[in-house]
Amino acid sequence: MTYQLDKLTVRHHASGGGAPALHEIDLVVAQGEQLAIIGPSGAGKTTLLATLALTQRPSGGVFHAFGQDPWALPDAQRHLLRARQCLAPQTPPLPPRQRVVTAVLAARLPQWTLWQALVSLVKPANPEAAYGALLRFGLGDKLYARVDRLSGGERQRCGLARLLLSSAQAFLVDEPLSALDPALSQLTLSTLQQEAATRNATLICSLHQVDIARANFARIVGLRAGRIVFDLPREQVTDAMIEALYQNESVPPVVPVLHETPERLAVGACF
Ligand SMILES: Nc1ncnc2c1ncn2[C@@H]1O[C@H](COP(=O)(O)OP(=O)(O)OP(=O)(O)O)[C@@H](O)[C@H]1O
Repeated sequence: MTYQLDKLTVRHHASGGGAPALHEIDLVVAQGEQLAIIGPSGAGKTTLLATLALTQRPSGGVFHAFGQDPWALPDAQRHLLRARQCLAPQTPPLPPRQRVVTAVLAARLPQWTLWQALVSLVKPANPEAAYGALLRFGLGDKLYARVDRLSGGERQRCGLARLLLSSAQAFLVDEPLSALDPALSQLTLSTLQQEAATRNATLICSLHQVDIARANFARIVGLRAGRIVFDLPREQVTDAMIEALYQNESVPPVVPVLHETPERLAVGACF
């Protein structure tokens, strides 16, 4: 079992006495399982992934990761548990002036001594491994590019390439396709799913693209307002459920407010 959540509640400190970001969530995820989390903006997808990754402490309920209660462990042991999973945030925190090769190899930091880490900053320890990971995300030509010269989508895939170099047994991936075109989206998702299947890692992926989630994941979890609305095999997720999940989430049309008549605008534009 990778994760077991029983009535788990999570509250962000900054929210004060406001509603919890996650409210009494029940979730069981087996080792090697792959599932997509969908739901409207603010539903709690990122908070759930951060909680699973042990970067967000729950405020109530039961949480086990790899059979242990991480928040009952001493810091050092919790750190070891954290290293068994890899969280890929939507915007990867990559140092802007770093070379891509160094940024990707940083996934190996938990396995290195301090000395190995320092040496790798000057002379990358295993550029072939970084190249192999980048190639699988269509970024083979960016090995020695500077991170701040990558496009948003390239940076996102660079962050995902780190997952391949980690020794994680659980991949927690937050909106990996948000900056990618359809062809790259499919390549990216296939790479993640193949890698997870090959090493029997658990893959939990939050997605805004509902169709892609339904086409690629056997299990779909719908989150709304911090609660699990459904947790079902994809065949049982109906269009009506999806509609209800996103109800009232459409952006209202923008009605332009004209402060000037067209004639006055035209005159103003000439001066
Ligand atoms: N650091 C924070 N401090 C206070 N409240 C937060 C914080 N992060 C998130 N929240 C709140 O928690 C709730 C869940 O946010 P979360 O980012 O988990 O949603 P999400 O489903 O990932 O949204 P999106 O799809 O827009 O990324 C929201 O109401 C949000 O405003």
